[in-house]
Amino acid sequence: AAVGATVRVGLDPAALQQGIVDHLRYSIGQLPALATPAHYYRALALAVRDRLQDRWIRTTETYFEQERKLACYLSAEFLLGPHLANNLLNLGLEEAARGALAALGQDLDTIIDCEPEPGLGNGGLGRLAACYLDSLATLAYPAVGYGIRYEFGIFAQQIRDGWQIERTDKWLHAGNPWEIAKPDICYEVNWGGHTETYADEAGLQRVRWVPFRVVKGLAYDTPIQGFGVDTCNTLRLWSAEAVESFDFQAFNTGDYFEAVEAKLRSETVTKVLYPNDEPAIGKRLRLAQQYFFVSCSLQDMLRILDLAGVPVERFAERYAVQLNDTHPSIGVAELMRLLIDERHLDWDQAWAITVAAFGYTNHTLLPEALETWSLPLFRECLPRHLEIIFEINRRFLDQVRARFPGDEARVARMSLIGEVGDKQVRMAHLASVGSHAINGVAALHTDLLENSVLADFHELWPERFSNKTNGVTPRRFLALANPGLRALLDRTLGTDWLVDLTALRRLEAHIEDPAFRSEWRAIKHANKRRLADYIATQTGVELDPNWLFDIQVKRIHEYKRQHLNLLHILTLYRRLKADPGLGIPPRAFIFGGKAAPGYFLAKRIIKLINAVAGTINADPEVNERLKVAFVPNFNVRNAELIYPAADLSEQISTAGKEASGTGNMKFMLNGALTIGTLDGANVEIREQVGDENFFLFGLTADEVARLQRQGYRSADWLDSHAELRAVLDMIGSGHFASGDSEVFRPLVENLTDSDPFLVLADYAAYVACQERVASAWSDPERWTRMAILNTARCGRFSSDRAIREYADEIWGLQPVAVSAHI
Ligand SMILES: CCc1ccc([C@H](C)CC(=O)N[C@@H]2O[C@H](CO)[C@@H](O)[C@H](O)[C@H]2O)cc1
Repeated sequence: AAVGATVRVGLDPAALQQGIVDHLRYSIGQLPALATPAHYYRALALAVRDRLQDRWIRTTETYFEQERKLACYLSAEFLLGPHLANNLLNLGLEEAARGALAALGQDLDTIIDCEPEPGLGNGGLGRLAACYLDSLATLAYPAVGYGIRYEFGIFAQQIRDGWQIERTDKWLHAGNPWEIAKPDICYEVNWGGHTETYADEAGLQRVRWVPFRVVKGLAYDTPIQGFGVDTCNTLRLWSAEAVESFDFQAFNTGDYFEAVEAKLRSETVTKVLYPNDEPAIGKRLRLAQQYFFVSCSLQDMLRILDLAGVPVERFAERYAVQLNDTHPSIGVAELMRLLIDERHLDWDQAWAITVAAFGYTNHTLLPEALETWSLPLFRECLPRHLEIIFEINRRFLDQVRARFPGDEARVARMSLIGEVGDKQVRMAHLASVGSHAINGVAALHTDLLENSVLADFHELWPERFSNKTNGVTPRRFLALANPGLRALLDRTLGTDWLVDLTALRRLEAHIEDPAFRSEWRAIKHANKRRLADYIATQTGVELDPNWLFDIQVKRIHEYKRQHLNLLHILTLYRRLKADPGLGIPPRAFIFGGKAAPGYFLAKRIIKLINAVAGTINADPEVNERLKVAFVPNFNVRNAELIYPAADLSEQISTAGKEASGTGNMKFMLNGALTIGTLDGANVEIREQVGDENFFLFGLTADEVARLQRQGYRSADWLDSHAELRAVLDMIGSGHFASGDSEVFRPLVENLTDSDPFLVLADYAAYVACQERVASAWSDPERWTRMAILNTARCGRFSSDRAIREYADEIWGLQPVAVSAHI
């Protein structure tokens, strides 16, 4: 390549160094002498992006030239995490970057820490979408992610006096070198207004939507580079702006606010991510966000089809559109609108294309998380879509009546319109009727889906249902997060495990090698040291890496039962206070996770965790054996410090409530043992690793359902375990709140009165199981064997395996080899 080119694309330290220096001067305009790490971060990011560019363009060209089918992953959330280190890994540029920066007097790790994290998601669903993009590119599948470019992502969590405080996430304040604005790729999106029928030039009846408001959607593209391949796919995020961003007439009349009013109003559509995961929020802005990005995405797909000269009738041959939960499910009605009102296809043709193109993934069974929209709100915002949904429903219910004659109860249950109380549009029903494939995210979850929430649909269309157990990318969550273990695996197995995680099975041949086991422990110890240092800087809590690190990190939610974990800690605390000589192994209990700002009880749980931490950590009678820490602002960046440092992974949700979990897989990957219920993917983790390498406790999903059917009374369980009442009384007494017995009353009452997630019912089994953990921990060689087996047997939980299943069984997608000739 020409000399100039090497500065742009060379992968050697010298070329990269020159690339950094050039960007510092020509892109950032910073005098090297005054350049800060943040400037070097930006310069390196731009230099790395240069090295992605040829691959990016070549990938898009290849898909276009070869007229390949594309998977379009529609998600309201993409929890990508920091880009720099991940792109260096996937391009094999880490050492070159470290060398180039060192030559410029800079440290790579310091520079990496300068990147603001793109927190465009809440938790599991958003991170899964990000892992899937990494696997799609690494496996060379033609795919594009479509989502929303929120100006403000998930809030930054600060802990003040034990309470969660939300801070605005200004991730874009210094710009974003990983995105390229594409102002020429923009679409108009209608909102509100009314519809009217008219006769078109052929005299055919047509419907026109006369919107009340129109906003413009602009594309911002982010490269998604695969690991060890030239494939670089696109994540296209839409940002809203006014069609007319400055109304000069209003300005002339001196009404300055009016002049910018449209701009302000339009931009609010993509201003901020809704920080709720689970309870659905029927807010019109949320519906506007969902419709906005879906309409831009479908219009974009049709434009690309036109560019390729492919008739719209072949839409479903060229696009597999996956709905990441119901959040983008308005897409079913929007594609119908675009095909009928704008492309003038007839209903049946349009419907056949729509069903063939869409797939729907359900991520939760919690009734409060199933999205429904009130009819008046829906009619006011999307009048044309409501007409289309009514017509979809009419035809669908005819089908149901034909199949189940006279069963009007079933018709009412399955209708897209809920008639009980004020009428609602049921988005899970729209997604199910409009998709040829419906899947859950773990075997148990899919079973429950087929026998509960979507049972009627499963009975009608069993062929549409399949399970796609979640997965996680081993690139970010092992190779990047755990360099020590990565090096050991590379030395022991070679490097193919990174793209074929089942290769880790070969580790089992080394289990009986004491040197290997001690090296394994040394790596874990170093990771625990690293996390302890981080926690000390963030919280002031000093943790000893020789202790058992017992970790629960995930969104705070009653069904995830962080409060059950606390009841165990308080049981140990009371036992130690009663008998300071008690021979329990020293344990560090580490928590992390955000609570939805409006989730009262979840915020009390965070407060209680910090209150208990304050009391225990300051108590010399117990803090030689027990310590508690709450890691603030749990996100992808510090998750990479946390998963490799765990000895024990807490996956203790009420059976039947956690659809899958993915943190459980990331802990397993990094050699942590799991204590958990038979819920979500825990079931499959235990199947893979063997029940002797998994600490199981608690009621099964069937037992939970039976107990709830029989009318579960938590009070009956209070006396099932003497210590249980004691620890609840201790919480209620204000012991952890300098005598204030009010602050945690709602939590105690929630447990003693209703306990909707059966915390008290599982308490005894959990405490007993934790005693089994303690005795296993007291035998380090046994523990290390179990830890190695967890890593060795986690191959199934790679997002590569999951994506291959989607591609083969739902999308009909083939990989496309891309070579960028660089
Ligand atoms: C409308 C508010 C809202 C927002 C997000 C959600 C998500 C579905 C919640 C979520 O993240 N679910 C998690 O998805 C993961 C990926 O499949 C699973 O592993 C988790 O078990 C599930 O809780 C529901 C409702």
